[in-house]
This record gives sequence, C-alpha cells and structure tokens, in this order.
Amino acid sequence: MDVRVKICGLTQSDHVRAAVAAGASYCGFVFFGKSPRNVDPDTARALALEVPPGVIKVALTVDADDAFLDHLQATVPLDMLQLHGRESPGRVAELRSRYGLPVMKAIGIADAADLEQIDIYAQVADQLLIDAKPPKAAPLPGGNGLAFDWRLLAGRKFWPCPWMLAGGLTPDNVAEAAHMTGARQVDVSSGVERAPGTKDPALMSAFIKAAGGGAGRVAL
Ligand SMILES: O=C(O)c1ccccc1N[C@@H]1O[C@H](COP(=O)(O)O)[C@@H](O)[C@H]1O
Repeated sequence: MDVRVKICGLTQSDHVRAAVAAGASYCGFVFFGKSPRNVDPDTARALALEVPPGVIKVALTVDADDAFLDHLQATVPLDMLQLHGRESPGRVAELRSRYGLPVMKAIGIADAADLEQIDIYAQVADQLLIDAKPPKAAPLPGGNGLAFDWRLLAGRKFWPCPWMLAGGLTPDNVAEAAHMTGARQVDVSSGVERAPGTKDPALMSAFIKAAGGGAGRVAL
C-alpha cells in the first residue's frame, strides 16, 4: 500500500500544482497569523481551487474561534479541519458537528506519557496527527522542523482511528520514519521548503518519492 502524503503550509498556486503532480494526497493551508505559512481565506480559496477532486484540502487552525471558522467555511472549499492548538475533546466534537467536516486533531509527543492523548482524542476525531510536542521556546505550536523519538510508536499494533506522522520529516528521513512507526500517512511542512513559508517543488517531489511514491487521489 502506498503511503499518503500531506504537504502542509502551501502558499502559492504553482506549489499546489507541483504537490499534486508529485502525488500528494492532502494539501494543507495554514491559518495562524504567527506562521510564515499563514494565508488569508481569500488567498486560500484561490489555492484550494487549484486542487483537483480526490486530493483533500485541509485547513490548519490553532484554537480558532467560531467567527473565524464560519468565515473560513463560507470562503474556502474545504474537505477537512486540522486542529493544532489546545482544543479540548469537547471542542473537537463541537467543531466536527458544527462544520460537518472530518476533523484531524494534532497530538504533541515528547515522551511515553503523551501517548495517552491518542486514545482520548481518537474518541472524537476522525484522524490524529502525531507530531513532535513543541518545546516551550518554540516559535510555533507546529511546523518547527522538530522530530520526536519515533521509537515511542514502534511496535504499536492497534490504532483506534487513522493517523498521520509529522514533525521534522524530510526527504532523507521519511522512509525510515514510516518504516519504524508503521505510518501509512505522513505530513511535512518545513522539510520541503527552500525558506520558511516557501515550498520547493524539487524537495516536495523528492519527499513523495522517498515516502514510496505517494498515493495521490484518495477517498476520505
Ligand atoms: O506549519 C506551520 O506553520 C504550523 C503552524 C502552526 C501549527 C502547525 C503547523 N504545522 C504543522 O506541523 C507539522 C510539522 O511541521 P514540520 O514538518 O516539522 O515543519 C506540519 O506537517 C503541519 O501539519
């Protein structure tokens, strides 16, 4: 089975097209003002319209309020919400029902104790994004190019819902990361950039090749 790849933090139409052509299954757009990948809803709409059916358009938000999310949903054709803040399980369930979209909740992992969150959030989310827990001094809650110890996931047989591996993945380490953790889906942002917020088509293509070629268009 091919590994599905999510390219996150796309900011330019030509990079969206390059990600899709390379075999991405998910295109992620970041709505978080402090991120160098932040896009406004109107820009995201134009980017989303470049994405063909079957490639999943994901909105990444961080503790967003309903007013912003209402505007986002009214402006951008979206397929999935990615919650990358401190959203509680109750908030995840509320957003899933309010917007009628599948929700992927990011879980930050630094040590074995953090793995408990997987079972908690799997009860309310459609998918989980297993990412490195940002250190206190990190500038962002994600997208910092930091990996966690993949051995924490090695040998885990039971996953209560679909999940993606993220955090510090690059064309050089994605094959080992997927092999060690058993991930069938991977997510990358800074590892395929030439500068913060600017994707590199050659790196996106190398990443997807290294991940096994990418699954391309999928059904959710
Ligand atoms: O990418 C961002 O700017 C970002 C901002 C705020 C929260 C999450 C963010 N990115 C997510 O983090 C993972 C890991 O990023 P990286 O590959 O280590 O740079 C990324 O895949 C996004 O889903």
